[in-house]
Amino acid sequence: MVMGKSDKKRVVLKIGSNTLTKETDQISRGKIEDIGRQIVALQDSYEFVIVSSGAIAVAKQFVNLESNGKEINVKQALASIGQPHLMRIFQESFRDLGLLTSQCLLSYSDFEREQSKKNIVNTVNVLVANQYIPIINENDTVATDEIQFGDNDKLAGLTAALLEADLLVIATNTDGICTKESVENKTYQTIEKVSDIKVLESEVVSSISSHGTGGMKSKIQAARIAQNSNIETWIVNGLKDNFIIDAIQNKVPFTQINKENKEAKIEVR
Ligand SMILES: Nc1ncnc2c1ncn2[C@@H]1O[C@H](COP(=O)(O)OP(=O)(O)O)[C@@H](O)[C@H]1O
Ligand SMILES: N[C@@H](CCC(=O)OP(=O)(O)O)C(=O)O
Repeated sequence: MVMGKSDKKRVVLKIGSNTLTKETDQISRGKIEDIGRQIVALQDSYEFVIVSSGAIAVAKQFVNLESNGKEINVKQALASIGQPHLMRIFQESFRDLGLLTSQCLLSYSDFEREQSKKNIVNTVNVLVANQYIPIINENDTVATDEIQFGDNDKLAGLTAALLEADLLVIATNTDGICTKESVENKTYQTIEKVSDIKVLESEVVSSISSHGTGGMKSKIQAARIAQNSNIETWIVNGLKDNFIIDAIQNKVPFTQINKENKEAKIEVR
């Protein structure tokens, strides 16, 4: 096993259940392959750490639920059932593209203890140095913060900060954060560049999508955590094919939250 950090740009990519299911009731292998193909195309200059939700969504494909599955302990059990399936799908799809995968299950409290933080950094650095893509999810058996309150957005923000990422990319089901007015009248105008996160908070609409839990609010929280560690955040539309590369090449609308909070200015497209 090789050790040490490379000079590639480190990207923490957060993929929500909505992106992974393409807003259906099934995990989309096509979407996982789309992500894998982009990682392959970018791997000379970028290294990826993935924060992936989807364990609960996958489990629902295998389990007959008597209730609506909204109780916390049922969600925890579903996450436990779904997680190995989720990893299997990632492993199979990525292996076909020549990519290696590994699993890390973390919880918020791990980010509060110095020793656990060191252990996370050391593990991930060895994995990445050896071309393994760490796939992180919350350890839903021991902690319920994410499935109860937010989604994996905050976990992704904390991960990006801890791993000293160069960029946090949050994939969701809209073209980034849109102006409140445009969401309400369904014309969807993306707020393209922001430095002052407070400006974004007033644009959030209370709705969330079918599988989602945190809505835009938790993505803004994640961006704040990243900005406090001098990391840029992009909120992109993961439902579209090639969404990472298209964002890098500025071919699609997305929201870029600058690493420095210099001015209270927004740009809209
Ligand atoms: N200003 C906004 N711009 C875009 N989407 C918004 C905005 N405010 C709230 N939303 C909602 O946030 C949703 C995305 O969050 P969420 O449902 O948690 O998805 P994910 O599974 O990707 O985390 C959008 O589908 C939309 O309904
Ligand atoms: N850990 C859970 C996260 C649940 C969740 O709702 O997350 P998200 O899809 O990011 O809104 C899972 O894998 O299902």
